[in-house]
Amino acid sequence: TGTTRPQRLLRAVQERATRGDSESVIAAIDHFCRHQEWAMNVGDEKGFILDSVVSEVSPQTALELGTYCGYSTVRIARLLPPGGHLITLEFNPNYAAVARQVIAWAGLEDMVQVVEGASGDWIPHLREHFGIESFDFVFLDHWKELYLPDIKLLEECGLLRKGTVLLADNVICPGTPDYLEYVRKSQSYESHYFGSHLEYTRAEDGLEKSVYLG
Ligand SMILES: O=c1[nH]cnc2c(O)cc(-c3ccc(F)cc3)cc12
Ligand SMILES: [Mg+2]
Repeated sequence: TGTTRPQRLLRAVQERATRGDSESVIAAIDHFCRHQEWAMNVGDEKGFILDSVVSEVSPQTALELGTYCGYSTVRIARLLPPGGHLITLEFNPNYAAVARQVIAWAGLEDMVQVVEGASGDWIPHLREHFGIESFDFVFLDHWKELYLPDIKLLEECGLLRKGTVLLADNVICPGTPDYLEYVRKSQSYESHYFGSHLEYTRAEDGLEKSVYLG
C-alpha cells in the first residue's frame, strides 16, 4: 500500500502550485519529474512544441488520447480560444482521478472533459454523446499500438475534417512505426516531424504533426 506515483505528483502540485495558475501547475509537475520522480508527461521541451501547434490551430474542438496525470491536458486547455473545449480519454481510472484534480487545481475544469474508458470504445460515440461534429486538433499520447487503429476509426467516424491537425507524441521513443509509415505515405495526410527528446532525458524522441487533407 502507500501512494502511487500519480498521487505523489498530485501532492507536489497541491504543495507547490498556486490554485488557478496553470503555469505554476505545469512548473510544479516538471520540477517533480526532474528532481523527484520521472513520469511519462510530454514534458517541457516537447511541451513547448505542443504549445506552438495548439496556438497555431487555436482549436474550438480538441481531443486528447491518453490523459495520464493531466499535464498535457493543462498545456492544451490553457491555450484554447474562448469557447474552446477539450475532451481527453483515459483508460486507467486511477490516472483519470488524479488528472481531474490536477486540471481543477489549474482552474481549467470548465474547458475540459475527462472521459474514462478505452479510446476504441469511446470514439464511435463522441458525436452523439458530446455533440461534436469534428475535431480541429487531436493529440495522440496514449498507447503506441493504438495510434494507427484510432486515427483510422476517427476517419471512419467522420470526426476529422479538411485541415484537422493530429500531433503524436513518442513517435521515436517508445516509437510508433506503423503509425508513422501510414501518415507519411498516405495521400490523405501532410506530415512533419519535430525532433526533440524523451521527457526529462537526453534520449531521442519527437512529435509528428499530420494535417488531414480529407
Ligand atoms: O505509454 C506511454 N504513453 C504515453 N506517453 C509515453 C511517454 O511519453 C513515454 C513512455 C516511456 C518512454 C520510455 C520509457 F523507458 C518508458 C516509458 C511511455 C508512454
Ligand atoms: Mg507521451
